[in-house]
Amino acid sequence: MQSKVSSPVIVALDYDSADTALAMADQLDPSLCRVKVGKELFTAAGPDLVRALVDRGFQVFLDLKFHDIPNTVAKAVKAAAQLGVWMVNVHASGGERMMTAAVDALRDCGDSRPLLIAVTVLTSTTAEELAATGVSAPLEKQVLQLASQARACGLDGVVCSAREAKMLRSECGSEFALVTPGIRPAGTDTGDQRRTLTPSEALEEGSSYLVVGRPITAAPRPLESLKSILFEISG
Ligand SMILES: O=C(O)c1cc(=O)[nH]c(=O)n1[C@@H]1O[C@H](COP(=O)(O)O)[C@@H](O)[C@H]1O
Repeated sequence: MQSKVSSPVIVALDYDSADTALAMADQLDPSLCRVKVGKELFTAAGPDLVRALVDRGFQVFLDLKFHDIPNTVAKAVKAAAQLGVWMVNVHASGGERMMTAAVDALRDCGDSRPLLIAVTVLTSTTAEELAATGVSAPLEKQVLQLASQARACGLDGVVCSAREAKMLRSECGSEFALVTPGIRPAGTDTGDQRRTLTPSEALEEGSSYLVVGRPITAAPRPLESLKSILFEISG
């Protein structure tokens, strides 16, 4: 039975084995956060680990950022839905046909349909790095363009930086989910992230969900770090 979760925090379980991921999950509380399984953990531990987290009562965001031809992505999101995950994502840069195929693939899932969201521009990317890939639009415009396409295709929301949340909230409406990684409580290391905000700033800007990895998982007492983030945002 999955817990009811009012917390906006999604803890990124970026680990290289089921044992380490489950050891961290067992220190957390499914009524205080959701969890995210990304490429490293899924590649190492596979669908059984996702099922184990679901069985522990966690709502799971399966973050595999699918980006492929429409037929392949449609089948991949359908397979994700069959794992019982709460949320799954694709890359918006895969284009409209790919995103529409993903939406269509989930139509017959009924109540077990996961939320489907699209990654816009990764939070580790700077404006200069984006330009170097050949994208001529300014970074914010590119995020807005990709988010607008995702919304038009019927997706439930996007992954973006909290720095773009205010713009997207006003352009895409109150129901559109804005999932924001690159969250860094004041005084914590930014690491490879580039477009960051603190948890309370992110919510003030309009984020729906905060993806937090290392500030919780690398902390000496992860549950205390999670609680201190929840305390910060409740104030
Ligand atoms: O889709 C994601 O979750 C994601 C998108 C993005 O633009 N930036 C980003 O950091 N992420 C993920 O969010 C998590 C952030 O982890 P920390 O930087 O440790 O808080 C990682 O698991 C990333 O894979």
